[in-house]
Amino acid sequence: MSVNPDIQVERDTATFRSIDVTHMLDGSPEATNQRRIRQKQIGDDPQINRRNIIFMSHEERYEAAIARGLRIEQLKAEHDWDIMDENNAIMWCFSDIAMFVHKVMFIPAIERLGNKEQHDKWLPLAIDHKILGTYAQTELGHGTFLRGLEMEARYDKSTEEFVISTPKHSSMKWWPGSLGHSSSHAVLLATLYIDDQNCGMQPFIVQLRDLNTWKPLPGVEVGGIGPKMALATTDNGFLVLNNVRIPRDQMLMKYAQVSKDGKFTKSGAAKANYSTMMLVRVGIAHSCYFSLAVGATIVTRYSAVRRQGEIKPGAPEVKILDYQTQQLKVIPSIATAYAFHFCKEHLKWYYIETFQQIQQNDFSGLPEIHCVTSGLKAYMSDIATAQLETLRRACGGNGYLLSNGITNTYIQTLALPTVEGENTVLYLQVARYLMKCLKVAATGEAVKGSLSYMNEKIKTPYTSGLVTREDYSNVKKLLKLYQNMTVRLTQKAGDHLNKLHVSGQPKYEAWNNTSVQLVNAAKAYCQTYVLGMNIEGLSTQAVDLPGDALEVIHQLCVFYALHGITEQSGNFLETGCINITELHIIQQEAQEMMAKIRKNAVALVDAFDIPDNLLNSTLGCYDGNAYQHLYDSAKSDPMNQKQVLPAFEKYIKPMLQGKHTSKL
Ligand SMILES: CCCCCCCC/C=C\CCCCCCCC(=O)SCCNC(=O)CCNC(=O)[C@H](O)C(C)(C)COP(=O)(O)OP(=O)(O)OC[C@H]1O[C@@H](n2cnc3c(N)ncnc32)[C@H](O)[C@@H]1OP(=O)(O)O
Ligand SMILES: Cc1cc2nc3c(=O)[nH]c(=O)nc-3n(C[C@H](O)[C@H](O)[C@H](O)COP(=O)(O)OP(=O)(O)OC[C@H]3O[C@@H](n4cnc5c(N)ncnc54)[C@H](O)[C@@H]3O)c2cc1C
Repeated sequence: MSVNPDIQVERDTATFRSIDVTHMLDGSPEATNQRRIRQKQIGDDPQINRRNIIFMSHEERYEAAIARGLRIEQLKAEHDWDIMDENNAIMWCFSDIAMFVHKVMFIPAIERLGNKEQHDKWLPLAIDHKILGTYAQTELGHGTFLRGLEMEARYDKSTEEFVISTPKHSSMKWWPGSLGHSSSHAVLLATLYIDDQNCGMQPFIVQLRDLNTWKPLPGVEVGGIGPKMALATTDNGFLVLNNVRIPRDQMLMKYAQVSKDGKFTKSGAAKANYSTMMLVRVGIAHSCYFSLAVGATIVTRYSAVRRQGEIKPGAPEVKILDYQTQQLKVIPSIATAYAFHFCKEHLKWYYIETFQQIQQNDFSGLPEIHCVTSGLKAYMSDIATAQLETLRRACGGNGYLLSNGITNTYIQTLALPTVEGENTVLYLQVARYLMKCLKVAATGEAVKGSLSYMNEKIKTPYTSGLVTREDYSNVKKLLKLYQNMTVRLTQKAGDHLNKLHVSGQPKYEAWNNTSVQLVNAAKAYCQTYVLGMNIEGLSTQAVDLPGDALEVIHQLCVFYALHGITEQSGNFLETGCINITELHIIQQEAQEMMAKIRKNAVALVDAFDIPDNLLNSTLGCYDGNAYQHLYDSAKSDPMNQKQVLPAFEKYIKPMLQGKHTSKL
């Protein structure tokens, strides 16, 4: 099929070469080649490719998802994949791998929470798939408030075993992925009691099913919790344990230990048992970039080939991408995807470094990284889901089809603001950190890390520093506005908190009565962080780009900063970081920048280099022949394979013949 001339012209008139930017996104030309080889291996594989899943039943899809998980293992062995190759393959189809949680939570939990003997015993079994596991933490009654977990593990000194039980309905496990039908074991989080003394939430390895028959073991009641909005194959389950006994060495004992005679000891940081969640929060941030890159690619390409209506009366119909309002739906998602790319790269290295320190028992970096990973998971998933919905609607009626590739991406991304810590709750964790840093700054001590900009006293009256027109495209000056806005919102929340406390409210009540402001400050901190990482990326990852490509990546960053101010103008104005005249100029600059980026929109999404067989989209194929692909997909619907469906004889015909009032 030849390439649609409407999309070809976009590529021919771009001011830079997409491939240069692709190399930047991958890290080097060699890395691009390597990724392409790996993507071909998975994209061309009929068991991994998900071309037909939209026509499958729940059970067919589940079975295909198990097969896909196994096939990834085979390909890994056949082609000698390293861990990054494997993670990328998983990332591509995580919503359709039934044993996803085994890889991303069960194994990492044992690695992080187990001691040496436990690693030696359990990791080979898990890595070789001799056992399959889930991460069972959330209960019917508690997901967020971990100190409230009610499933009990009581230590029985006489037999040196833990007895695990579910005292009431609210204490059953509820939600763990792969628990329903696909796990033989669980890393199970339960409240430990020794002689009726509560020793807090601890991790245990519990076998749930017989490895030969797959039947639940005595005392285990397990099943699926029912159909969900998406992620149908991650069979989330419930679990009731009736006095199930496990040996003492099945409590994961890296950070807390129970001796044979029932003595409880702790080592490491207080929240060390929460470390698996931090890893997945980093993974979620990564996957937000991914989802947005997919969405932006599909909708930008479709907007470049879909013609509808006219701008100049009587002139030929225009590409919908030429409407300014359509650009406002599409271009922010391209700019955000690039900003998220720089941010997730930074986060990856930051996490790896801090994790290495933790391994050496240096926990000093934990509070800051907990704040950053919680905040970015929340912020990036909030933004990704909001923008994906805007993108989906930007496809008009075809945005409602499953074959468009964006609907599936959107509904699976919708889980991310909830899983691994509900977003509001995570923003409140960030706010806790903000308040601590504010206290440090108030004592005149230097605040370190990502909030070191708090050290600069903000002058009153304050000027924005935007004097010349060039200042409005100076990303460092724009970043300063964001930092000032964050500090001021933090101060404002802090002042409110103090005021309520001084007026007699207990601290906890004052906290709740300030939480809307606290969350607002936390979001500002996250937005500032992402912009900061985008700017850092310009001078690190993008610095070697040819001049024309660097200019476009720079324009995207300027647009990201300006557009963010227009979206949050209330915060910027209210805190006095800009005045109304400056806001008007910023709005104008953002629109002008958007028009410049429009010219390169297709080339910018081409640079994400997502092959058609992984994009799985009728609307967003590289060749731009959306109408042909829509038609082909409709024709391949199994319901279209028969000209007349059985329902005709059964119901429609009797109705046409006036027999529908008699008993069918
Ligand atoms: C590797 C391959 C990658 C492949 C690709 C991957 C793609 C991924 C894509 C898609 C994934 C989809 C799959 C999803 C799967 C989902 C799984 C689940 O959902 S598992 C359940 C998650 N459950 C939660 O997250 C509960 C949330 N709740 C909590 O975390 C806690 O309850 C919290 C933090 C809200 C409060 O905990 P408190 O009540 O024990 O703590 P307090 O007393 O309030 O104190 C907070 C103190 O603790 C510190 N803290 C809390 N958490 C910490 C942490 N993690 N690390 C360090 N410090 C922490 C704080 O900094 C604070 O410190 P100060 O007291 O201020 O000094
Ligand atoms: C697709 C999916 C997969 C999942 N996979 C797993 C898994 O593999 N393993 C596992 O253990 N769990 C899993 N979960 C559970 C998930 O981690 C929890 O649902 C999540 O942590 C939110 O907790 P919750 O359901 O208790 O929400 P709730 O805490 O009940 O949230 C409801 C509302 O209350 C608000 N709220 C709660 N506490 C506070 C507070 N302190 N301050 C202000 N507002 C508050 C929230 O902001 C939210 O608006 C999964 C969930 C989903 C949807």
